[in-house]
Amino acid sequence: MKDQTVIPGLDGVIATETDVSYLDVEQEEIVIKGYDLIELSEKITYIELAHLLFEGTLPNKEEEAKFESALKKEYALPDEFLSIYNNLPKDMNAMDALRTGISALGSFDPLLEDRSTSANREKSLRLLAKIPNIVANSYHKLTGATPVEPREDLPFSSNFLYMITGKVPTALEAEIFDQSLMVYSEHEMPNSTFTARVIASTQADIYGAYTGAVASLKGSLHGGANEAVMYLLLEGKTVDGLETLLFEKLKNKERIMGFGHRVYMKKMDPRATLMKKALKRLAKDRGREDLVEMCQRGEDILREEKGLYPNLDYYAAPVYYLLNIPIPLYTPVFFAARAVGLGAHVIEQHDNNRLYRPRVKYTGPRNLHP
Ligand SMILES: CC(=O)SCCNC(=O)CCNC(=O)[C@H](O)C(C)(C)COP(=O)(O)OP(=O)(O)OC[C@H]1O[C@@H](n2cnc3c(N)ncnc32)[C@H](O)[C@@H]1OP(=O)(O)O
Ligand SMILES: O=C([O-])CC(=O)C(=O)O
Repeated sequence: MKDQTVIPGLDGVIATETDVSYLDVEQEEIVIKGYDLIELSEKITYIELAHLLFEGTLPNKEEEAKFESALKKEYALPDEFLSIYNNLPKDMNAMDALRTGISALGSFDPLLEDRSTSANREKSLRLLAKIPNIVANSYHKLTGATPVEPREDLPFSSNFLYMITGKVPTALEAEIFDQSLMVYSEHEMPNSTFTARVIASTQADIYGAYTGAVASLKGSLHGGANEAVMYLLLEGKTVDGLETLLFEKLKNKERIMGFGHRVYMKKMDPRATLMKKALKRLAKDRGREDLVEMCQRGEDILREEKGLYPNLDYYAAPVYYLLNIPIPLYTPVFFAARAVGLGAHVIEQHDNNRLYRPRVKYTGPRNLHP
């Protein structure tokens, strides 16, 4: 092999062609099937975005109703499904509970081994419908609370928040939660999507691809950061407390969760700007403007001291806090939102597959003998 150049972390490497999405950093645009994600998030609903990612077009009213009704028919989990959590440790991580749930769900799907486009679409829809149920109710089951049955009379995202909190969200809560699902829905080739595509490229099934993606997203350098951000804000308690804490962490050369991004490193993540606006609205409604002030101070410190900017997780965390979502569910909710992007990617991978199998630059010894 001639070229032995190693690109650590595959930084900047073009891994595949895709028509799902693209981060245009120069134009500050997250392109989803030709549309700008931020504009979509301000103008449409998560269900319409899901239709765009699965079917390739924004739906008209009739198509949207049909799509949402098909999803609602798939809300229910198989009978006794939640009993799988009876024999697992009650304090298991919620992402591990989700990973186990998605893995188990695959065995109930009659189309598990069918990789055709239509079967993959059907399975993606089932996953999109059932993952919120697994997220909310594996948590209730493990924490000893009563599972909350999905409600078909509520819109998709209101039902999701309802299953988590047990309360029907207000119009403002529903709107902001729906917007958060949109900004989390798809983001080109993050580690979790790459993981899913690598798994799918062996012709493994879609449930296996999603299961691997959950494992990837759990990590603190990826989705797990939203939970870490909230623990940081709670530890800081006040604007001054957060300032002291951040300077201490920076002095100790610790990474500050919710800042920096492989693609946007020296710019603010456009999704964070949108969630910051949402936070301001929600904080005003709740009389929690102190949370906005804290986040702003943190943002200023990281920019001034490190030239680092917030990523989506930094502003999604306090939004989820004010929506009364338990902190251990922040990353599972992120995954549930990402189910649409993952579906689109796995379908594309199976439809136009080449096995992922890179090479290495070997640095170990040679010519040893036993
Ligand atoms: C929705 C999402 O998943 S967004 C990502 C969520 N993850 C986080 O918020 C975790 C915190 N952020 C990070 O760890 C990083 O910014 C990452 C992992 C997201 C991207 O990192 P990479 O592209 O691999 O860059 P890398 O880790 O090499 O960092 C480059 C430099 O910036 C510094 N840096 C990057 N992010 C941070 C941070 N959050 N806090 C402190 N320093 C940081 C690194 O220490 C490094 O400095 P050095 O060159 O002096 O050693
Ligand atoms: O793009 C990335 O590397 C991580 C990220 O922001 C996401 O998955 O939403």
